Amino acid sequence: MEGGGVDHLAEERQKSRFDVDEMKIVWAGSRHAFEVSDRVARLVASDPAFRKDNRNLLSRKELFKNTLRKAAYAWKRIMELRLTEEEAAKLRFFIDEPAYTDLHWGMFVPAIKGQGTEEQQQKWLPLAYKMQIIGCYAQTELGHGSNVQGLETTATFDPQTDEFIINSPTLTSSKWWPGGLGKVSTHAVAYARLIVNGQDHGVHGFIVQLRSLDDHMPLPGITVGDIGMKFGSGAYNTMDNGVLRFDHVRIPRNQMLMRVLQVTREGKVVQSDVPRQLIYGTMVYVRQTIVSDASSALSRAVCIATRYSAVRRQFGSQKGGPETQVIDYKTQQSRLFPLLASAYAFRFVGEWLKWLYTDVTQRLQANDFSTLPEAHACTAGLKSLTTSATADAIEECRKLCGGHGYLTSSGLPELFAVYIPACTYEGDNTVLLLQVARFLMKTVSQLGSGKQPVGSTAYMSRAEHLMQCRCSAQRVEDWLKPDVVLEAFEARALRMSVACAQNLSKFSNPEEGFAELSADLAEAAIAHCQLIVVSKFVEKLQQDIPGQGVKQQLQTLCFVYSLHLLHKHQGDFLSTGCITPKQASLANEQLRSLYSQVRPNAIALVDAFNYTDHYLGSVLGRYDGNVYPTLYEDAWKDPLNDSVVPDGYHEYLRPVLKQQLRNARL
Ligand SMILES: CCCCCCCCCCCCCCCCCC(=O)SCCNC(=O)CCNC(=O)[C@H](O)C(C)(C)COP(=O)(O)OP(=O)(O)OC[C@H]1O[C@@H](n2cnc3c(N)ncnc32)[C@H](O)[C@@H]1OP(=O)(O)O
Ligand SMILES: Cc1cc2nc3c(=O)[nH]c(=O)nc-3n(C[C@H](O)[C@H](O)[C@H](O)COP(=O)(O)OP(=O)(O)OC[C@H]3O[C@@H](n4cnc5c(N)ncnc54)[C@H](O)[C@@H]3O)c2cc1C
Repeated sequence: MEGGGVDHLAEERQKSRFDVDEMKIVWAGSRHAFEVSDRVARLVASDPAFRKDNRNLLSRKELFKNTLRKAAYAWKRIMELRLTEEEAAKLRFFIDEPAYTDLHWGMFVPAIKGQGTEEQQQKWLPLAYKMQIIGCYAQTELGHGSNVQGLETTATFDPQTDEFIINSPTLTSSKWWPGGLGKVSTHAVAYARLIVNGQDHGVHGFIVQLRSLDDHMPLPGITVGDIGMKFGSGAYNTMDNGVLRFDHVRIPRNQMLMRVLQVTREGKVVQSDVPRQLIYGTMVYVRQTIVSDASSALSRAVCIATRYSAVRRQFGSQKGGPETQVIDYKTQQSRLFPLLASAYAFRFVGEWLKWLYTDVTQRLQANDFSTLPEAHACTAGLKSLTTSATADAIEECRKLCGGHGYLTSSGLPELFAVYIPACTYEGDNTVLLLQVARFLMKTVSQLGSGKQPVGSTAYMSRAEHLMQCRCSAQRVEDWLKPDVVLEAFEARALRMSVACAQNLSKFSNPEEGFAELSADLAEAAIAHCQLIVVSKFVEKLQQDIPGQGVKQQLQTLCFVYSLHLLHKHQGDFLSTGCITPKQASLANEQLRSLYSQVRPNAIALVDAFNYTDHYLGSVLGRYDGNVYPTLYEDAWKDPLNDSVVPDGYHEYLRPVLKQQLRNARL
C-alpha cells in the first residue's frame, strides 16, 4: 500500500503469479469494503494525531491520557467527516489502540439492543449513539467469570419505591475486569441476581449510572477504580479495566433489561417467549466479531514475518554471491506458510460466521429460536479455535524473525501482549470448547432418533458412511481433491465425537462422565471446529472469484491449511482409522510441494492484506523492506541514548569500576 522510496522487495513482488488488486478485494470481502478500508486506513496513517510509535515509552498515566486524547479526536473527526457506522468502526480499528470505545460500541450498545425492550432501546440508544453517555459491560466479578450463574451481585426489587437495589454483598462479588469501567464509563450494563419477593430468578442485566454527568464523580454508593497494570508495558494498558462495588444503589425498575423477563409494578415476574439464553446474546455477538479480529491480528503478524523473511539472509553464499533468503529454507516455509494460509482461512470462516449471526438475529426477531444453539456452538468454538491459533502464531512469527523479532520496533511483542487475552476474555477457550462438546454430545445422542442434524453438524447425518469409510487417496495428487480432504476431516470429527459419546455412556452419572472425559471432549470439539474452517474455505472456492490466478492461489492456501492440520493432528486421523500411515505420508509430500507453490507468491499474498506501515507498526514488516537502516536509526532514538554516558554512572558504575582498579593495584 505504501508508495515512494526504494522498494527492496520489488523483485519479490515481480515473482507473483496473480492479480494482487483483485486479491485485496477478496480479502476485504467486497469492492465496497475494500474502498472504505483503504480510504480510512490512509486517513489514520496520514494524521500525526494518531501516531503510536511512542506508546512503549509512556508511563501508565501518560499512556491512558494519550488514549483519551486519541479517542476524543477520533470522535471529532467522525462527526466532522460525517462518517458512517462502518467507516467509524474502521477508523477505530486502524487507530489500533484498545480503548473504552471498544466496550461502548462493542458490548454496551449491543447489550441494550439485544436484551432491552423497544421502549428501553428508544430511551438509551440515542444517548449512547451520541456518546452523551458512555457505557461498559460489567459481568465478571472477582470470584466468578466463567461461571456466570455463580455471580453474586444482587438486584432486589423494592415494591414500595418501584426500584431495584443493586448490592455487592461480598468482596468476591466486586465487579472486576470490565473494560472502560475503571476511569471512563458513566453507565454500565451490570449483571446481577434478580431477587423478587425473596426469590432468586438468576442473573439479568441492569443499566446502572455510575458517574455524575456533570463532574464525573462516582454516584453515592458506587466505589469504582482501575484494577492495575496488565501484561506488557504499553499494550492493553491503554484500557481501564475496572473494579466496581455497589452499596445498596437504587435504580428505577425500568432499568432492568426486560426483553427476556419482566418484573411488573406489582412485583410479578413474567417470562416472555424469548428463551433465557438470550441473556447470553451479547457474548454470541462479540465472539463472532472476535473471529474476524483473529484473522486481522494473524495476518498482521504473518505480513511482518513474511516480508522480513524475504529481506533477511543467512548462510549459503556461493562464490561471494548473496546469502540465502531465510524464506527459502524449507523449515521456515513449513512454519510460516501454514500461518499465512490460516489467516485466509480465518478470514473466510469469519465472513461466514457473520452471515450466520445475521441470519440468527433475523430469526430471533421473528421469534424463531431454533438456530440459537447452533449459533452459540459455532461462535464459542470458532472463537476458541481461532484465538488460540492466533496467539500461538504471533509468538511463532516473533521466532521466525530471529533476534530482531524480540525488539519492540518489530511490532510483534506489543501485538502479542495485546492479543493473548483474547484466549480468555469473552469466554476462556477451554470452557468454550466444552460448550461445543455438550452440543456435539447432544447431537450424537439424537442421531438414531430420526432428528436430522443440520447446519455445522449436517455431516453427522451421514454417520453410517463416515463411521466406516476408508480414505481413497492413493497418490500424492489425490490430496488435492476437496472431497477427499473433507471426508477425512468429517470422519475424524465424527469418530472422535462418537468415541466420547460411547465412553460417556459407561458412566451412570452423565455429569461425572463429562467431567472425567473433558480433555477428550475438548479435543473432539477442536476436530469439529477445524472441520468447519476447512469446509468454509472449500465453500469459498466454489464461488465465482475473478482476477487472474486469484482462485488458484486460494486453492493452494486451502490445501496448505487442511494438509498442515492433517499433518499436525496425524495421531487423531490415524487412531480413528480415517487414513493410513501411507496416506499420511502422501499428504505430507503434497504439503511440501504446495509450499514451493506458495513461495514465489508469498510477498504478494501478504500485500493483499493492504496494511499501511502505520497500522503494521513494524520496522521488520515495512512495505519497502528497508529494514536495516531503519533499525539502526531507530536504536539511536531510544531515550537511553540521549546521553553517551548513562544517568547513574557517577552513583553506581564509577564506584564499582574504581573499586576494581583499587583491587587490581593491591
Ligand atoms: C498493537 C495494538 C493492537 C490493538 C488492537 C485493538 C483492538 C482490540 C480490542 C479488543 C476489544 C475486545 C474487548 C474484550 C471484551 C471482553 C468482554 C468480556 O470478556 S465480557 C465477559 C464474558 N464472559 C464470558 O464469556 C463467560 C463465559 N461463560 C459462559 O458463557 C457461561 O457461563 C457458560 C456458557 C460457560 C455456562 O453457562 P451456564 O448457563 O452456567 O451453563 P450451561 O452450560 O448449562 O448452559 C445452559 C444452556 O445455555 C446455553 N448457552 C450457554 N451460553 C449460551 C450463549 N452464549 N448463547 C446461547 N445459548 C447459550 C447452553 O448451550 C445450554 O443450553 P441447553 O443445553 O440447556 O439447551
Ligand atoms: C483483558 C480482559 C478484558 C476483559 N473484559 C471484560 C469486560 O469488559 N467485561 C466483563 O464482564 N469481563 C471482562 N473480562 C473477564 C473475562 O471475561 C473472564 O476473565 C473470562 O470469562 C474468564 O473467566 P475467569 O477469569 O473466571 O477464568 P476462570 O474460569 O477462573 O479460569 C481459570 C482456569 O480454570 C479453567 N476452568 C474454569 N471452569 C472450567 C470448567 N468448567 N471446566 C474446565 N476448566 C475450567 C479455565 O480453563 C482456566 O484454565 C476481561 C478479561 C480480560 C483478561
